[in-house]
This record gives sequence, C-alpha cells and structure tokens, in this order.
Amino acid sequence: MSKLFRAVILGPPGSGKGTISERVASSFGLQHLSSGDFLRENIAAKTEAGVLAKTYIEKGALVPDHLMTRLVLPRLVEMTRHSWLLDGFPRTLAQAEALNSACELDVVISLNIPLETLKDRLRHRWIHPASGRVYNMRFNPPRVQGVDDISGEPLIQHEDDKPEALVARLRHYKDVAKPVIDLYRAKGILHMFSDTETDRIWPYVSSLLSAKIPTDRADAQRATTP
Ligand SMILES: Nc1nc2c(ncn2[C@@H]2O[C@H](COP(=O)(O)OP(=O)(O)O)[C@@H](O)[C@H]2O)c(=O)[nH]1
Ligand SMILES: Nc1ncnc2c1ncn2[C@@H]1O[C@H](COP(=O)(O)OP(=O)(O)O)[C@@H](O)[C@H]1O
Repeated sequence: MSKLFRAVILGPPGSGKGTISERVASSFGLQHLSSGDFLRENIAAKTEAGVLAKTYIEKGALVPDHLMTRLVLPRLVEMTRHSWLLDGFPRTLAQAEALNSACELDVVISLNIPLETLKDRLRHRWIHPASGRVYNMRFNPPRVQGVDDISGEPLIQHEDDKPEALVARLRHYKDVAKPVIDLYRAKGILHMFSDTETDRIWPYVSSLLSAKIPTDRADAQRATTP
C-alpha cells in the first residue's frame, strides 16, 4: 500500500461494524481500530479513564465526548505509518469535529440496518473478552458452545448487550448519529449500505474499497506497464 488510507465505519450497535471491519482488515491489510476495544482494554487495565467509562457503559449510555476523544485520538496519532479503519468512533458530532481536526478521511462507510434485526443480533452476541473475538450463537457460533475457538476460554455477554441496556442504546444512537452522517454526506465521502445481512453488504463494501485503496500491486502494474 503506497498512500495511507483512512476510513471510518458508522452504524448502530449490532449493525456489523466489527464483523465487516475484520473482513476489511484481512482482505485489505488495514489496521482495525475499535473504540469498544480501546475502552475494554482500559477497563481491564483499570486505568482512570477505564474506571470512569465503565460507569457509563453499564448504564447503556455513551461515554462522554471529552473522555472518548482523549482515549482515541492519541491512538490515531501513533498510527502515522498505517492505513486504518476506525470502528465505533466518531459517534457524536463533537467527536467527528475532533477527528476532523486530527486527520483527513478518505471514505466513510455507514451501515443502515433495521431495528428488529439489530435487537435480534445483539441478544445472541457473545465475546471472548481477552481477544475481542465476537460470536453470534446463530450467525457464527463457536465450534464448542460457550467457548472461544482459539484459546478455549469461556465466552461472556457484554453488560450492554443484555436487554436492560440494549433498548436505551439503540434509541439514543439514532439521535446522535444523524448529524455525524449529515456531516460526512456534505463532505462527499459517505457510502451508505442497507440490508439485513452482512454477507449481502460485504461484496459492495469490498468493491468500494478495491476502487478506493491504492495498492502496491496496482502501483507495480502501472510501473511495469509501458
Ligand atoms: N444473523 C446475523 N448476525 C450477524 C450478521 N452480521 C453480524 N452478525 C452478528 O451480529 C452481532 C453484531 O455484529 P458486530 O460486528 O459485533 O456489530 P457492531 O456492534 O456494529 O460492531 C455479532 O454477534 C455478529 O456475529 C448477519 O448478517 N446476520
Ligand atoms: N465513540 C464512542 N462514544 C461514546 N461511547 C462509546 C464510543 N464507542 C464506544 N462507546 C461505549 O462503549 C460501548 C461498547 O462499544 P462497542 O464495542 O463499539 O459496541 P457496540 O457496537 O455494541 O456499541 C458502547 O455501547 C458505548 O457505551
């Protein structure tokens, strides 16, 4: 990859951001940066920011902008030599504006998934906390029920995927996401995908990125073509 490529993936909880990001990372070699993973690392390490963030996540609330921005932006600054796909940030207009002042984005992918589909998926989502691997007891179950495929350790359900936190999260998402989507639409970098299945969305995301990401192979071909 010659020129660096910066992308963001937007979508409500359960829309498949993590699933699609993993596919993008393995197909295109982009670094997958997830705000949820950053938060979980900080919570596990009991950093000051992590302890504070946990109180919001448990209520199904968003972590305040200043705290999120303090956690995420330094991680992006470290990535000056990598192309990346940022998942879960920005979620609010204030976060989008902070990101704007830190870097220039090439593409924004926005996932538009029906509410009933989201509720159904999140009820069945289980994760391996140490690695962040995500399973769905119906869509992509682990080989052995309740156990991570690679480490053999037990899977858990996020506090915020449990029914009490879930409905509040989905309701709130819509309100705060709209100005963020509008901002990227106005910039002309928004690409919206609507469906109930990740497998049907993926080919479109893949061909968008194939067209947008400058690869070594394309450069090499250009260099050898007379
Ligand atoms: N049934 C079904 N589940 C899916 C699909 N895509 C993703 N999932 C599952 O839905 C849950 C939410 O997906 P995830 O990628 O974590 O979404 P995120 O919250 O936007 O990052 C996970 O358990 C996924 O395995 C799909 O097309 N169909
Ligand atoms: N950019 C963000 N701004 C505020 N809160 C966030 C942000 N990213 C993650 N969070 C908090 O962390 C929780 C888990 O995030 P994540 O793993 O991305 O899961 P999900 O996609 O299911 O919301 C969110 O429900 C929210 O409380």
